[in-house]
Amino acid sequence: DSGSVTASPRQQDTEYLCPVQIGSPAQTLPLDFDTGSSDLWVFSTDTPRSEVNGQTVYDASSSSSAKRLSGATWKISYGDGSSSSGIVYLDTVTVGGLTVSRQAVEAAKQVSSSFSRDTSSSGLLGLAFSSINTVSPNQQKTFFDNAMPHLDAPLFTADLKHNADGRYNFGYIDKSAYTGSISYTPVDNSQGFWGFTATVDGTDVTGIADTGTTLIYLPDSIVTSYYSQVSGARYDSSNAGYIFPCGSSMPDFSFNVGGGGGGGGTVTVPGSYVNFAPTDQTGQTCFGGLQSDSSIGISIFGDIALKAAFVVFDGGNKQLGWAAK
Ligand SMILES: O=C(Cc1ccccc1)Nn1cnc2ccccc21
Repeated sequence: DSGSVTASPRQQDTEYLCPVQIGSPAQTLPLDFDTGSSDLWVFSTDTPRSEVNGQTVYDASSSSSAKRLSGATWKISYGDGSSSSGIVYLDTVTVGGLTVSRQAVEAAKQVSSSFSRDTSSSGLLGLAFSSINTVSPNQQKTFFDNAMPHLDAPLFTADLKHNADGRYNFGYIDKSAYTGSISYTPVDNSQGFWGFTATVDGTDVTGIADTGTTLIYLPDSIVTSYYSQVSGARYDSSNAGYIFPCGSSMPDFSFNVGGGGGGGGTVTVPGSYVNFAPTDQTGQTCFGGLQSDSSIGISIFGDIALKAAFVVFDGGNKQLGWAAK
């Protein structure tokens, strides 16, 4: 089996949403595919009306294939402080033509304000490792884990784009989607994430490939050195990050992966991607797409980095492949 689904950017690439079919007859919800978490959760008829703000909701009672997972609950919080929790159904889930029949669909009974405010997203589809799925008492598998045994190849690929529709493919590598060769590097999934080591200016950086995080968060030394090249750039505590004049031409940001025998491959994030967004309506000052990881405790290669590459998330061999495009 295989699947292929469009990933549409929202609000300056802050997130990418994909249409997912749930239940019988199919209910299509736009979900944020997130390689940084492992719960598939949705706004539902169980979500308080006061917390629903235009989102499409899942109604288990109108799905003939939905079965309540008796006694199961879930509760998740993300690094940015957002959170949600609720109950669990098993139902049929289809992504880009790829169907999993008994997928844990986590219906929200509570969502935090940032999710309520995000009117375009009906929830998340976790693509990290099932070891960090939050369903209790019986942990559940991710869509990818459930699908993997049926896939032509035990992998999925992420091809996110700047201000344009990209694609997630499951079970195959589309050779027309990238240029040159794919450089592979081992994955450390001990924390449940797609952890890997890259080299930036000769310094090894261990971080995670996280489609659910908008920006890149790296060690202070690397970030300070990058912004030292931009006149007027500074760390601004009120914005909690590096800012600079919006007219600045930003240097490209490159990192190397798979440095082994073959010398590995270089991913180059265009400077224009690092000029992320204005900090206010005047458009004078802009917020950087590369920020320090010191308040997070982990380095994150988020969408700003991922959209500069074609990325293979290889669950069979536990490796990450990176290619230019
Ligand atoms: O939570 C994080 C990482 C993060 C971002 C900013 C500061 C500290 C940590 N990303 N993320 C990954 N999946 C997510 C889903 C929702 C919200 C954030 C999500």
